[in-house]
Amino acid sequence: MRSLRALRGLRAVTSTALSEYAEVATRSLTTVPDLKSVLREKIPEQQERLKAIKKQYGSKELGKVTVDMTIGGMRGITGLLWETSLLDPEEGIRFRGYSIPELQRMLPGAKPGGEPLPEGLLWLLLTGDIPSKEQVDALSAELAERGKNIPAHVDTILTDLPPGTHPMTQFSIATLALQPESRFAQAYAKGTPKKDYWDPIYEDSMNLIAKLPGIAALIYRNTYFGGNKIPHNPNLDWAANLAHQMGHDGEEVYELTRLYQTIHTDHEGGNVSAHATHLVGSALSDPYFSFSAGLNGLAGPLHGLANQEVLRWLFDVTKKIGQEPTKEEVEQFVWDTLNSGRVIPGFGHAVLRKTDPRYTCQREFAQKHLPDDPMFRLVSLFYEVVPGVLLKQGKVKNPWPNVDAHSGVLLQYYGIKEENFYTVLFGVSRAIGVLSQGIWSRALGLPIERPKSITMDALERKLA
Ligand SMILES: CC(=O)SCCNC(=O)CCNC(=O)[C@H](O)C(C)(C)COP(=O)(O)OP(=O)(O)OC[C@H]1O[C@@H](n2cnc3c(N)ncnc32)[C@H](O)[C@@H]1OP(=O)(O)O
Ligand SMILES: O=C([O-])CC(=O)C(=O)O
Repeated sequence: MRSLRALRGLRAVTSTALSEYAEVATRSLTTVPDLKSVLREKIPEQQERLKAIKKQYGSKELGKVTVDMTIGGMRGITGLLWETSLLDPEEGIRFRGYSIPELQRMLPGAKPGGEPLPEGLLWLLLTGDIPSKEQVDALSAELAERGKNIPAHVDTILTDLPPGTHPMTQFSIATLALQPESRFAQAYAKGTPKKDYWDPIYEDSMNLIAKLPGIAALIYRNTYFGGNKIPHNPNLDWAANLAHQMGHDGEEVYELTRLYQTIHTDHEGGNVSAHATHLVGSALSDPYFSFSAGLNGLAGPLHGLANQEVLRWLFDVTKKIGQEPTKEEVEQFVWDTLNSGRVIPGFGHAVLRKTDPRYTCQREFAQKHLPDDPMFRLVSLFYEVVPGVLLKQGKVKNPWPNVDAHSGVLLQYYGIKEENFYTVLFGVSRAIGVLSQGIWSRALGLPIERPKSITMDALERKLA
């Protein structure tokens, strides 16, 4: 039933009786229209739609820009077109209109009722359709094939870096080291016309996404296991292959990896990693350049690196006041952190004004699989205490936890203890969102990004 509903969304199927199609699809994977074919069919319609929006609404206002907004990191300015997801401050993220709980029900899992396979989310972000299990399995197989070999020079470059190089530095460098493979750079150099850009951008994006589990595992095994590598397993799905090549096997850790890799993919267009990828891509830098730029932004402690910071902070608590602190001790610890001029990692958000649904679904995973874990209990205690303290302090616009407040504790439980590595896992997932949008940005022919800036002198002259 689920696969029939999903197939219904495919334009390629419209001329074929659904029951007949479903039967053929279950007989042979090769008859399922592949992701690129489905996407190719959708592009002209969306190009026309954008043209019509420009024609009809091009001169309408979306809001005003105040000096506070200009000084305050452009907060509240709607200045980007981003198709793959939309963030509601109260409700949280929706991917192509679907909330996380909806996707946990609707996207195919490795087994019925399991966590969504990130390949399914990739399909959804690119096409707007919920894929069938057959389509997801075919995409898994395609990614496994595209990702099975990491060029040897990437390992050489990484192992030549000084010991102690942060895994995010390695990740950004490894991504750039793949850039010579760019099909888009080659196609552009040959004079490919603008209308065809999306095709080599698609190829680069899929090749890069496919290779990321191998790259991340390479960094992990080089950094923490003396370079003792574990080969790619062509029979595993994309996320399970990531855990497997890192050396963490078992159905539960695979399920966590599938969930983690699904929920971190996309958070509309204005967050630092998405915006950086989009900005650099708008200059027609290829996906390797643009995603590497996004990773450099994700590596900041106010953005993706906060998951590493949360873990360190939790360890700090346990070192100072033990594994089972009281509410009062935690409250004091939070005040001490604030009074020392630091932020509480994992809390607050630039747009969200409620608990992040990505936090909630990780909490539900923990309640199901590790309800008695002491670190989970500690995280839950912080959930009870921190918002009240932040509200009392009166500075933050959102006192609630974000995605980064929870992820590290789950990873710790399954033996992924190296917190410096956590942002790499975030980055692997983020590729799915930002590169999907990158394909659409080129398909829609979006222009180079170039907002206007202003000096204080000019501001005073203009407004005095
Ligand atoms: C995947 C992600 O990127 S999710 C975010 C991950 N980052 C973190 O968890 C780091 C902690 N959180 C923060 O630093 C912030 O909440 C951010 C960066 C996420 C958002 O920043 P903003 O949009 O500027 O938040 P907001 O408007 O609420 O900030 C107002 C004030 O409260 C402070 N504040 C915001 N969050 C916190 C926090 N968690 N702890 C202490 N102070 C905070 C800000 O630093 C700012 O102080 P200032 O006026 O002295 O400059
Ligand atoms: O939306 C943001 O600014 C930060 C965030 O949660 C993300 O990028 O996942």
